[in-house]
Amino acid sequence: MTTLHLPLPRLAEATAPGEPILEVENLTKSFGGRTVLDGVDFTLARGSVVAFLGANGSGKSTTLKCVMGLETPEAGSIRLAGIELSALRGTELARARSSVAMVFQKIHLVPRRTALENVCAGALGRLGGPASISPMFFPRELKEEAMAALARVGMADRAHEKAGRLSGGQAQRVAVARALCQRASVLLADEPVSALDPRAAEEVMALLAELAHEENLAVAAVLHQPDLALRHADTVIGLIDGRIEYSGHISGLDASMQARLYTPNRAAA
Ligand SMILES: Nc1ncnc2c1ncn2[C@@H]1O[C@H](COP(=O)(O)OP(=O)(O)OP(=O)(O)O)[C@@H](O)[C@H]1O
Repeated sequence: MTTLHLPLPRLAEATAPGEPILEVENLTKSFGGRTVLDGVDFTLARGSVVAFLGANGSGKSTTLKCVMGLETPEAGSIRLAGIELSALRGTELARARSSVAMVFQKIHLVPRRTALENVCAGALGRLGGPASISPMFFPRELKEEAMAALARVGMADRAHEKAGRLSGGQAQRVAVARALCQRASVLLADEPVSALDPRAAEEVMALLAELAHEENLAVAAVLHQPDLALRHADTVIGLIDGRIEYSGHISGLDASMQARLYTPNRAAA
């Protein structure tokens, strides 16, 4: 019998919507001497969806990777709930980062594990002991929380299906449920719908927006389709060559802004 105690399932913390949770200032990154992020500033607020748009290579993924610690910026500040991440080390940093979840275009589920087991894995960062070794030892409370998360994304009826047998759209929903089971406050989605057909893409984006608004998550999604951003995002950050060209309400993403963001040879334009 496990002695692990999990709090009651709770998909959102009692924080006011609109409150900034992630504040990024002057993010600067280069690869091989070439600057790919040049002083990027933005804020993510709970209860809203920010779409990151821009042409290939404009720096969208690198921005999210810097926030996740998958890339190290040369300069800049990343504050999560007011805490500067670069000042943290070891378990403190891991704990802070555990409130940020990421979903990717290539959905990282373990195909031979069930949807439920994959969702439970979202909690591994806070579980110790046998549960971190095998799903056999997942505590009952965790499975209940994972089932609640699967129900939240409309996948409860597929809980015991092997992840490898799910469609792309279903698998992405399970990945989102795993982020909920992680109890993340911030969800960074790097091209979450690029591998999905138009209907599944629409559904997954609608789900992300619903979770942002109803569960008080801060969602940032890198998208290649301005239309999806217009339908599901509250604000947009448009990047050109590693600099922010536009940051503001989604209504600013008009035809001329879209043309600017996607114009080839922008430096010459
Ligand atoms: N690990 C790396 N090593 C070298 N260059 C990199 C690396 N990662 C990204 N880059 C370069 O940094 C720039 C920004 O890349 P990034 O992937 O952030 O752009 P993006 O806007 O997400 O592009 P896409 O829409 O094509 O995914 C590109 O020129 C890319 O080639």
